[in-house]
Amino acid sequence: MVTVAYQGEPGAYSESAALQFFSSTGGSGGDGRGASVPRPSDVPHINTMPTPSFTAMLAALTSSTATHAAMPIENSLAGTIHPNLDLLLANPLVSIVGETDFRVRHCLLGLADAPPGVSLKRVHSHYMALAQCTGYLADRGLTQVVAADTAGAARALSRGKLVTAGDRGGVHGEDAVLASRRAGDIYGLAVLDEGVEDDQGNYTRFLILAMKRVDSTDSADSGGITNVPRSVGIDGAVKTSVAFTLRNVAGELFRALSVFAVSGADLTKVESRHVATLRQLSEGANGSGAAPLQATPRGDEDGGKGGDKEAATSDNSNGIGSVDGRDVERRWGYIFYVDVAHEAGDKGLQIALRALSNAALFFRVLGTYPRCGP
Ligand SMILES: O=C(O)C(=O)Cc1ccccc1
Repeated sequence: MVTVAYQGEPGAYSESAALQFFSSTGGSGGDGRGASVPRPSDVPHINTMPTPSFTAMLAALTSSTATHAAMPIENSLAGTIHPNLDLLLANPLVSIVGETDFRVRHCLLGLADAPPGVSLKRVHSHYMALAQCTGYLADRGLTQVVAADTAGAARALSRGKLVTAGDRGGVHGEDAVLASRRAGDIYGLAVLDEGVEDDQGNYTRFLILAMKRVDSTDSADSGGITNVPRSVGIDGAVKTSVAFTLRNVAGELFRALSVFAVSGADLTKVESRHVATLRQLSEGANGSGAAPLQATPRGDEDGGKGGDKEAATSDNSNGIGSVDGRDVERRWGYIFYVDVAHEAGDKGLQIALRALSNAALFFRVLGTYPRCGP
């Protein structure tokens, strides 16, 4: 039995994405394009577990309360969700085991018993949903109100618990939410409009996460560099995600990326991320309780050939935890995230990753997993 934790309430897009991934259409890495959104009853072997935050979601995973987690990582309109990249890095025992592209189709949901004559004033939702419908809302003069998640906003509206609604001082019927049709069904709301996103190619890419297996011995797709989970049964089209930091010397990024060019790898995503944020995470400064930024323990799983590589602490110019007097460099240090599409077992890529891990100050394979789409 699989238990998938997600951020939000029942009916959230993250829950739908988890169901899509583990249903027969999406679980094998299909992109779910055009497929109808499965309901929990369509996927009886899956338990979905709502959690109030991404930190709580990862805690469910690391405490083994959940076997998997579904985490949005980027949206075709709004771009990368950087804090979720940070969380991934701050949890070194968590690995990416899958991905799914989820077509996000927003409904404008309102109270079924809204009195006639009361016109809509405010629309509540997750900030990403609001961002994806900005034009629609602006055209109608509707005020945006940010909520923790789409389904939570739908539930709150249905119970008269929205901050500006019902018994909280607003006029009954002035508030609506952006959420899925499924959330509308669950919370008994009326679908006032459907497909209200500004771009009809609105996809969110979700990562499916699991704990690394302690007995991992086979890092075939990453060249034995780190203890990525044994890629049981994965073959064909896969993706490998890595994170690394480099010395701050001329040409270093060019040289780092050139290993992929030489191996003919197809980079599907390259992100740089400010390191200070990671340092905050590593120090627990955000109160998230996230683990410090550290390498996965180097076991014998890779035969002593590599392992995650911790950033140096006192003599590097990159920045994670560097010494006093190097503050400027430290402030502007960056971590790079790269996704590579390749065939499972690609020897050229293994060589490339090994070269990169040797050059990098910090290097971690975040996972090798069946790829969604071409
Ligand atoms: O709030 C939700 O339902 C989520 O799962 C987050 C989200 C919001 C908008 C688009 C994709 C994911």
